[in-house]
Order: sequence, then C-alpha cells, then structure tokens
Amino acid sequence: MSRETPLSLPVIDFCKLDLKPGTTEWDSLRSQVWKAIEEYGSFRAVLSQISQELREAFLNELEELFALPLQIKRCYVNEKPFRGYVGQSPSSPLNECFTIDDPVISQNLENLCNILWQPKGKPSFRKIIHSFSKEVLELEKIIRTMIIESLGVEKYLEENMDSADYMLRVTKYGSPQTSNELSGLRAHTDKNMITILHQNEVDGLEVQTKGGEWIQVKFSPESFVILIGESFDAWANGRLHSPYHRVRVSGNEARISAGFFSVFKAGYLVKAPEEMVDEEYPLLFKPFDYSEFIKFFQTPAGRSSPSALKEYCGV
Ligand SMILES: O=C(O)CCC(=O)C(=O)O
Ligand SMILES: [Fe+2]
Repeated sequence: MSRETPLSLPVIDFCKLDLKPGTTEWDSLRSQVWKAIEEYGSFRAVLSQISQELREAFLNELEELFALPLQIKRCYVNEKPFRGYVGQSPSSPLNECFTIDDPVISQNLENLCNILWQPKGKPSFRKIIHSFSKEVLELEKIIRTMIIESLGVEKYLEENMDSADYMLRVTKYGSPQTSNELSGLRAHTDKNMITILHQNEVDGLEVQTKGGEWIQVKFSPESFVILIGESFDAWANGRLHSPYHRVRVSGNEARISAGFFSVFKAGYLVKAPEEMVDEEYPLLFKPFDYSEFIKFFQTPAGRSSPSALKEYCGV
C-alpha cells in the first residue's frame, strides 16, 4: 500500500541550549519532548546552535579517522565492554566502528589520538570532537531533565544526573555499491539511558512505531535523533518507550554516524523511584547494576534473548 504522506518522526526545534527551567520556552519544549517520548520514544531535534563550521569539521575528522590503515585502526583497544575498534566482521561486513569513553573528558580523546596518530597525536581531532560532544551532551542533559520533570519526580533529578556516564560510538557503513537496500545494523533497542545520533548526508536510520511501522528518518545537517534506551525506561518503570531502530543502506556513498550514549555508571543501582510504581504500573524490574547487565547482555544467552533486561532482572 502506498502512502500519500510518509511517516516521520516529530521534529523539535532547540534553537539554543542556554534554556532555563521554569521559563515558558522551557515548558513549551518540555511538553513537545514528552509527547514525542510517550508516543515514539524518539524525535528529531534541530540544533542550530552548533555552527555549520563545527559540524563540518566534526564529520571531516571522522572521515580522516576511518581513512587510517586497518592495521593502525586495530591498535585502538579498550578493555571495557563495547569499547575500542571493531572492524568489518562476517556478520556485518559493511560496518566498522570506534567506541570511545566520555568524549567531554579530553584525556579520553587524547589517548585515542596518541595511539592512532603516532608520534604527535592529532590536536584538531581532540579539539573538534571535544567541542562538538560538549554541545551534544548539553542537549542530552536538557532532554533528560525535561523527561524527569514530566514524570513528576524532580526530587530524583540530581541523583539521576550524577549517575550518568557517557560514551561516543562512531560508525562507518561502507557503501554497498548497489541500489538494493542492505542491512547496515539489525533492528534493536538501545540498552542505555538516552542516545543522540548525528550523521553525514547519507540517510539510512529507521525507527519503528509502536504499531510496527518503520519510519525512514530524514536528517538535515542540523538534525540529531534522540532515542530512549531500555535502562531509562526501566528507571521510569515502563512509562517511556524504547523503540526498535535499524540502519539500511544502499547506493554508492558511505554513511558515517555518531552516537552519543548516556549510560548508568558502573556500581550504581538502577531502581525505579517508588512514585513510578502503582496499580497501573506494577514494578517491572528489580534494582540492577547497568554494567553487570551489559556483561550478561554480551553472553550468548543475553544476545539471543528477545528481552535481555527482563531475563536479567524482570520481576
Ligand atoms: O548509525 C546509526 O544511525 C544508528 C546506530 C545505533 O543504533 C547504535 O549504535 O545503537
Ligand atoms: Fe541503536
């Protein structure tokens, strides 16, 4: 069946990031955010505050990163789960990605640069990725605050803010050289708190609605896509929605994406506030340590489970 108007994600314009809670501007954006999160668990944020120059410089640095020889890229290892460089594997032959610890901590970027660009490092990479990440993670904090306010549990705001860590994953989906659509990344839900995605000019992200339809996301250069992860939904005891999403690629151009992930800190016990639990929303999960859950998720049992979090700590 063909559609007159293709489905699209809600678009929310965050012209500036020096928004102040309690202002009418804040309240208006917060109600748009909440509506989108309840319905889609996702939306497209337009962020004109980041200059075109910085956006272009960011994507150029990522291109230079992926253009390094494979044997150099492989030198970037990090013992934590999901970190380091992962090259094209038999199950995803088109993809390669780097996962970096909190990019707002300059030292984390410095470590990567010292490994990949010996002997001098790469000051421009460190500077540009850092500046860009700072702005994006400012947006993450605003969105998380707005959601917590919308849930009516502001008294846990400070604790929630202090419980977050960040990571940055940059992915290159090599061009498939065919007009047929191929899978770049299979359908999944994110396990973390909040994900913010940005990309170069090549589209490919699709987000599933609650009704099971796939929305093909059209990015603009100023667009960022927000997705709710399962842990944040667990914290809110199922009052949010963590949507399935996937990447499909076609054509002759490579897609580069950057995912900024907020996660609960290792050792922090994720527990739904008592205000989130009632007759309509009975407790879904026992308190859990996100980093321990990720260890389970990486086992064959975790990977093959249709709902790993439920299996790990479901009530
Ligand atoms: O590349 C993208 O746009 C999506 C990446 C993604 O979903 C993920 O890394 O979890
Ligand atoms: Fe994802």
